[in-house]
Amino acid sequence: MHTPGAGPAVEAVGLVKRYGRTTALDGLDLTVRRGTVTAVLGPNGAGKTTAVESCEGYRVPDAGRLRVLGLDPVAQAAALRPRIGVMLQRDGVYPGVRAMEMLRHVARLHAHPLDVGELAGRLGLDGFGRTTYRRLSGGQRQRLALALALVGRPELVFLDEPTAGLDPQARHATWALIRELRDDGVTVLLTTHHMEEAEELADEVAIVDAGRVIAHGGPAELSRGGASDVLRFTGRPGLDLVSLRQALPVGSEATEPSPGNYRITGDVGPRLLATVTAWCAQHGVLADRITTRRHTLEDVFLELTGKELRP
Ligand SMILES: Nc1ncnc2c1ncn2[C@@H]1O[C@H](COP(=O)(O)OP(=O)(O)OP(=O)(O)O)[C@@H](O)[C@H]1O
Repeated sequence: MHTPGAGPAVEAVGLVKRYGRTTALDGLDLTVRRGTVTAVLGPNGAGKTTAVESCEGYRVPDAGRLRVLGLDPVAQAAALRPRIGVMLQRDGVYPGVRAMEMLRHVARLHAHPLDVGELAGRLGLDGFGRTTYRRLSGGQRQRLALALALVGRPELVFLDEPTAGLDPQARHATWALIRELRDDGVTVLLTTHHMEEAEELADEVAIVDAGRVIAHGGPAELSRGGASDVLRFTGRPGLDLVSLRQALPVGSEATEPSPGNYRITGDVGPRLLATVTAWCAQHGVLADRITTRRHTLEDVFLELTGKELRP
């Protein structure tokens, strides 16, 4: 169990990073609380990797203030490196090395590594432990990269798209491992393109677009913001909407977007559904095809960035 230190795990204020005429980070503000899982979501080219690699000390911001576990990731890299785990998208592994050799080697570099055999079992590395890196499949490399990031028992782990390219079984094993890390007091900062991953894992979500954090909060809190949930039903055209609206809870709205199709927005839950069906019963309306749709994190992402997440 890690004892949470003082202050946030990551504190970025007004980070700017330019590559020639491209502004990758444009005043990015991000705070990651210790002992939480924070997911950074954003469309391609939004600046996620640049932000994470700046935290790891691999890129140097042009402006702004950045502290990771209270340290400057570039000026105090020697003190920071042993305390963080890094999973890079592209890997700097010698192609002739065998998977388990690599893992054992990295474990030896740390003072208190995890049990290599157990970690390998958890991530399903056993089946390809003697395979050289160059012969590993994309998903196997991904699992090895995750193991390499975790084996040193870091206080803070950066996971860049940790489940990209993994089959569903490996993805669920990875999620379980990340939850255990968090329960053990480890702070996790991950990037993802998968809304489901953010909703499953994250205590906090930061949506990045064009080099800035444009929304930050718990997944449920973010999903509640913006557009409303929707309840739809069909019935005979021309129902008395004034009367229906009077029956609905405050903050709900009823419309008939096309004849016989009704749309109710608001806090869609059992109470609203009961109100609508009771109103229909009182007015002799046989409501048909009743559907409810909760507003999801994906809707928020789409509204804010104008782009779809990857399925
Ligand atoms: N080394 C570099 N040299 C020049 N431009 C770069 C470099 N690294 C990133 N960029 C540019 O900076 C912007 C942000 O890139 P970054 O890789 O941080 O985005 P990302 O959100 O991680 O994207 P993706 O989801 O595609 O991985 C992009 O426009 C990218 O082309």
